[in-house]
Amino acid sequence: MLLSTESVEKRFGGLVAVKDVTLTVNEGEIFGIIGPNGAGKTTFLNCISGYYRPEKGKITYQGHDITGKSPHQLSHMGIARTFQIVRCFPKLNAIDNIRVALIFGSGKKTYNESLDHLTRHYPKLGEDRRDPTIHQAEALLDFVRFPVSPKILAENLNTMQLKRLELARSLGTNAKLLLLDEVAAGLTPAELPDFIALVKKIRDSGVTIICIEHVMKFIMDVCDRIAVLNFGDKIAEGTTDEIKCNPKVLEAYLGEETVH
Ligand SMILES: Nc1ncnc2c1ncn2[C@@H]1O[C@H](COP(=O)(O)OP(=O)(O)OP(=O)(O)O)[C@@H](O)[C@H]1O
Repeated sequence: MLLSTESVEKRFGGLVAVKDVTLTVNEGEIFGIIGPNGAGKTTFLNCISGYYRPEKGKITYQGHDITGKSPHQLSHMGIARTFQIVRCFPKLNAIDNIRVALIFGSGKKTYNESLDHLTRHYPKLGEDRRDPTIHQAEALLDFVRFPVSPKILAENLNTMQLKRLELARSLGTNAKLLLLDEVAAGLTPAELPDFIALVKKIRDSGVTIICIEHVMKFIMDVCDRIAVLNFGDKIAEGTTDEIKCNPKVLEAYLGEETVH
């Protein structure tokens, strides 16, 4: 087991967004979290990644109680999170975006501090090919099969390119557990198979993955196991095949959705 949550609860005023959620994620698996809009998926992911502190419950990662730790503390413990709207430095090129992540991964407190460090202390792309962060960033871009020049500013990338860049950045922080927030959203059906292959390749490289997602083809293709939330409750947990025919899940969520 890599991560477990025990009776995790998160409230917003009177609203209980996540209720008593207990689950375990095993090392090396791709674990999906699905459910209707407002079910509590993002809130739950935010509890795991340190953006929210749960009011109740406990989160354990690699045997350590991580409940209430900050995102940057968790990031240095190997937990990385992507966002549905990709967050990168728009005025930096792809390679420098990854170099910032590499510098952050090597111990800086925040991404902004890492950016400052890159600007002050590291050679610019093209100035000094011996700088190891350039080589590492190039290798990560190769790994995610980044399809355009690494010198393109992030603000000029399309959704699919940005998502690949974000995955490379997450890997640059030396992630052992990657939390993907609707990573397939905005991709065209033609782009999906390659992206699914990439997520599996990341898992095969030794990174455990938790993803929340509405794109059913993605979920059913990549996940080993799935938990289903509904109004903050976990109503089911199981393999993709078990979830596809679980009556509670069909009633609450999958109903009319195409799951094949
Ligand atoms: N910051 C917040 N303040 C108040 N209520 C919130 C906040 N964030 C989420 N909620 C509420 O908590 C509940 C769970 O929301 P959450 O975004 O976690 O659901 P979700 O399953 O991720 O939904 P979606 O699939 O639409 O992204 C919803 O009722 C939502 O309105």
